[in-house]
Amino acid sequence: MFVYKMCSRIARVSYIARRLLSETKTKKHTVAVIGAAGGIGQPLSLLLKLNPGIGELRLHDIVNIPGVAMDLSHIETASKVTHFTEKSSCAALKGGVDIIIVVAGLPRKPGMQRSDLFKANAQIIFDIAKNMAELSPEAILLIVTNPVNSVIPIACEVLKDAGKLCARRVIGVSTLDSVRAATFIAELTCCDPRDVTVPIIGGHSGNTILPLISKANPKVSIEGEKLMKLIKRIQEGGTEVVEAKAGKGSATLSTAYATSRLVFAILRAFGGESNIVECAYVKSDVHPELNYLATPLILGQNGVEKNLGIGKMSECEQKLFCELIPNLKKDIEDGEKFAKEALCNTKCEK
Ligand SMILES: NC(=O)c1ccc[n+]([C@@H]2O[C@H](COP(=O)([O-])OP(=O)(O)OC[C@H]3O[C@@H](n4cnc5c(N)ncnc54)[C@H](O)[C@@H]3O)[C@@H](O)[C@H]2O)c1
Ligand SMILES: O=C(O)C[C@H](O)C(=O)O
Repeated sequence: MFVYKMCSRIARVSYIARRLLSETKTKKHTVAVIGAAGGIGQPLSLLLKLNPGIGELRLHDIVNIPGVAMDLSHIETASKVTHFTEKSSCAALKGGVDIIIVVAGLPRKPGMQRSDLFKANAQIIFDIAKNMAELSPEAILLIVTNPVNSVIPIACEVLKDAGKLCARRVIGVSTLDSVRAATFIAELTCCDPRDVTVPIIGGHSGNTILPLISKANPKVSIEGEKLMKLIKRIQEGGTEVVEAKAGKGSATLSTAYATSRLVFAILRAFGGESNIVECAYVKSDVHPELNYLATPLILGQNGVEKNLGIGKMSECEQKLFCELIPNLKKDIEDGEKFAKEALCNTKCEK
């Protein structure tokens, strides 16, 4: 009788555990895309609509969003598509969302640097971060909008001011650099790009993008001028696309793919999968001079679970890293300065 009771208890506990586990695994998440009608926003929303881990897809833009949402809503996947047309992102963030993806803002034209977008895009990020602090402070914030190097510090300053900063949940999307690095290396080594991983550190602009080819997996033996050309091509991949599009915007399709790769990695981490590594640009204490830095990160249920840091670099990479520090520092300072002034102005207006 005792053995029978024990067995039935164990069976019941294991049934509950399995149910809980399967509920966590299949939990549906709410994802908001801000700037969803744009060049990146539309293909990104399409990719998100196909992910069964998303229960509600909230689409916000200041133009053209009802049509985009209607179009997507006809796809026979379970996620619900809702849309928000107001100028502010408030309604889209109300009630708490799990992941906010920001693709709102101007893209580059030929001849521009990403930092030239600062003036147009800084205020957009400032406003969204304010709304997030008030309405969805627990969300993971992914910012794609450029200049990533400066707008992540803006978002962090705004959230900090509101007492809502959880730095492991604020992520600058630099996944496209990893995607490009794998593609360009595979072109040179004639392998499948999906088998290639390369840590990308620094930031997401010009020489601040530093691919650590010495740590590529599988190992590659590219040296000398060929190596420098490869690094330059990864750093200037965005410009390659801007020039090819000749004034009609920057990378949209590859960015949508790269962003969805990061979002899906986070959803897998939400589901309990461990050891998911992606490189991204985050608030960081890895280097004494740079309080924001892209490095490989382990993703977990709360965003960044562990920062894997830089590790050992080759001599050439160390030199390139030293060269990027002043540029990245300046980008970070621009963002912090803007946020502090804008916060001060908002308080004075009240
Ligand atoms: N991090 C990366 O890897 C990466 C890659 C490519 C592009 N980008 C950046 O992403 C941003 C978007 O690029 P895109 O090609 O999609 O541009 P886009 O002009 O095609 O789309 C931007 C969208 O944002 C909307 N928008 C503008 N202000 C808004 C606001 N306040 N609230 C909501 N929506 C707003 C616009 O109406 C537009 O639909 C640019 O800043 C670009 O530089 C980043
Ligand atoms: O280059 C740009 O302006 C867009 C983006 O940052 C990219 O890397 O393609």
